[in-house]
Amino acid sequence: MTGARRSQGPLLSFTKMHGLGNDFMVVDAISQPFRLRPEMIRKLADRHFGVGFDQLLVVEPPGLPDVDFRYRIFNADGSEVEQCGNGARCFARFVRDQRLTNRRVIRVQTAGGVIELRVGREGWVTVNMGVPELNPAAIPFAADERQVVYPIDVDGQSVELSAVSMGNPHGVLLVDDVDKAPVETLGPLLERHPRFPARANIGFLQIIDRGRARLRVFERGSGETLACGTGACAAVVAGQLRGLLDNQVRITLPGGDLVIEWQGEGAPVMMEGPTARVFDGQIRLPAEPNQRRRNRRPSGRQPERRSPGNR
Ligand SMILES: N[C@H](CCC[C@H](N)C(=O)O)C(=O)O
Repeated sequence: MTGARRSQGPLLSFTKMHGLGNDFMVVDAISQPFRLRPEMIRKLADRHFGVGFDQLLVVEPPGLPDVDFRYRIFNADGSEVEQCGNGARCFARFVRDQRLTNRRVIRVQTAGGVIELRVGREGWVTVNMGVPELNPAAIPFAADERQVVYPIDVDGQSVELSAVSMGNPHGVLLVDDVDKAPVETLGPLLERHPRFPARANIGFLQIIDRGRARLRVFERGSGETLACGTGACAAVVAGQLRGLLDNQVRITLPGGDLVIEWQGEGAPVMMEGPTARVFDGQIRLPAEPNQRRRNRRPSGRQPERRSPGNR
């Protein structure tokens, strides 16, 4: 490995992006396959010692017919997750900017299912986020039967929340004022509540009128973020099921606005919002243990580099 100390791994190129301040490290693993373990993802996510991000987004070749890419999502804590709404928009912009596709309608395979992205003007992207899942067992959320609102005991009190999956699990609580919502206290307690066996993203929803709402989200695996796309979708579903919101809603998050549309049960949730590229960068990964051994050999074969998926 020319130029690198023997104990060092490959240089990894990435692009830093965000959707309303929900920020991402986006990596093309098609042209640079690599392997990342959870502890390395956590180091890269660190805002002082690493790149710093809410989620790592990995672009891989499609694993299914009739889709254009596979898109993998890792939270800052290294956990792999099923879906990321803001990330999906940034993904669509990235693959076009990198000339990995020239399509404006892109079908993408995620761990939570196949989604369709439509690239508009000035970096705006519309995403068909799929049909929300409301059956508790599939969310997953522990409950005897499906309800619009579930009482749940947390921190010595009983609160009412809705449970929705957008491919990833969400709990949604109504609050009078998001600025005074107990995000720091109830967010982490509900994220890890035993009734959410896969943990959950927790949304605090303030209804303004039938077409507008404010939302803060304590995200599973990343803490409170400036915006959460799947959280905005889950909040509109919860608000409609409670009879408080119309089909099209402007959701205002700390990082900005998303437009969410849902025509009701059985229909997909549509999300529209902006994307932004911040900078391109490179970071040198530490050598894999077995790579260190190969590096020590005078004429070692270049180590095989594979994306995180090929564990
Ligand atoms: N923290 C989420 C993944 C990222 C979702 C969020 N960034 C979005 O825009 O949907 C989870 O563990 O399910």
